[in-house]
Amino acid sequence: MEDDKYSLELNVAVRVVHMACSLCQKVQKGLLSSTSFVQFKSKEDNSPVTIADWSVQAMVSWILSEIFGSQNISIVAEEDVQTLSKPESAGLLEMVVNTVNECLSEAPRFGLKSPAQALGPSQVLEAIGRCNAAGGPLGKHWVLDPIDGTLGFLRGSQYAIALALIDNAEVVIGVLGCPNYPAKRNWLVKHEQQSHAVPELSVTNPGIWEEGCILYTRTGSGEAWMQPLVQGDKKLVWPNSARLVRVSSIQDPALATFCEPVEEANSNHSFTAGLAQAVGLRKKPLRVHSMVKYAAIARGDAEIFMKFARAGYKEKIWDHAAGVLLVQEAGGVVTDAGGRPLDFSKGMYLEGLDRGIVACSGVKLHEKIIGAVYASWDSSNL
Ligand SMILES: Nc1ncnc2c1ncn2[C@@H]1O[C@H](COP(=O)(O)OS(=O)(=O)O)[C@@H](OP(=O)(O)O)[C@H]1O
Ligand SMILES: [Mg+2]
Repeated sequence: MEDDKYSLELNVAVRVVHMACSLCQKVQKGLLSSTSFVQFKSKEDNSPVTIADWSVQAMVSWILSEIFGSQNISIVAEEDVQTLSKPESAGLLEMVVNTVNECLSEAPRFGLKSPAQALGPSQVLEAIGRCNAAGGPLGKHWVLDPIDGTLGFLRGSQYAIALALIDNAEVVIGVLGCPNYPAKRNWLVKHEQQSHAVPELSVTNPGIWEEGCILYTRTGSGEAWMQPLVQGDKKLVWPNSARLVRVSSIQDPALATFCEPVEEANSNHSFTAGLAQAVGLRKKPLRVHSMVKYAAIARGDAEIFMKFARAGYKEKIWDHAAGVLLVQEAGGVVTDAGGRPLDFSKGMYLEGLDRGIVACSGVKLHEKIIGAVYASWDSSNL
């Protein structure tokens, strides 16, 4: 691949994810210091959505459209515009518009351009609504999860901003913003081990997770990079102390750490406990919200990520695209539970996914897990 292929896209994607992280940190501080619940609603599937989800989607959509042209661009993203367009949501919409404008006014700090005038409500709704592309096998599609792990975001815990570019069904760029995941080596594992002693992010202890990180990669590069977030009013000066990250070299299951979703509703914890026992994993699972689990594998903080959703649940491409490429380019392996690559060619869902998702730091661990799935599936109730 030519060295500069997708380099403009990657550069813009990293900058806009930095902006999104800054936006989310501000909203999260507001959420945590307020008893008001007006800032979030429940979606039809009962999952939460906050003003930060809509604001990030509007802001990223506006920036990408300005740079690549709103006519040429296809964006597949999680949030729709229905709830926010209703007359009874006028208050929410106003908060979103203010949040978007506040964030866009800071674009120059991140090397991007602000709008000449503040955006109005209709422009913000249009920017959110423009992200309703269907994806598919042909052409370029941006894939955005404005806040992955919204539950983690509301709990003051881990969440991620995920932006990927798919070109002819191949994920070619992956960027993950992890505002509560410090760049320090092994932070997540240490933190979880001491979690009974370390309070969660709270009004009384707002600084505990202040320094997050951004991970990014390009297909075929064999490299994944990490930058710290830009603190306070500082400017993003490229490459912003970027350093290479790499998957862990641990191959012995007894020493390996495995991650999985926090919520039992999102992944079957007893099935993964059975797999863990079958392959000889000894450590307790590291339960973490959001695609930060993929970041943990790519950074070498953990060796295995497994997710087995209930039968009938269809995984969405925005929950995986950026994380999958990061793990692969950092040296790891990601497949479905049948050992096949994930298929990003079928629109917004990972159609045809076999049972679950298994991401590992290396092929040996991966083979063991897939083998254990085959050995134990028929006796499971899944
Ligand atoms: N029922 C069910 N089964 C499986 N997966 C589901 C389900 N419902 C939701 N989701 C998707 O899971 C995303 C959150 O995944 P996490 O790994 O963060 O889960 S957890 O919060 O740690 O339990 C979450 O992403 P966000 O909505 O962006 O937070 C969902 O897309
Ligand atoms: Mg998500």
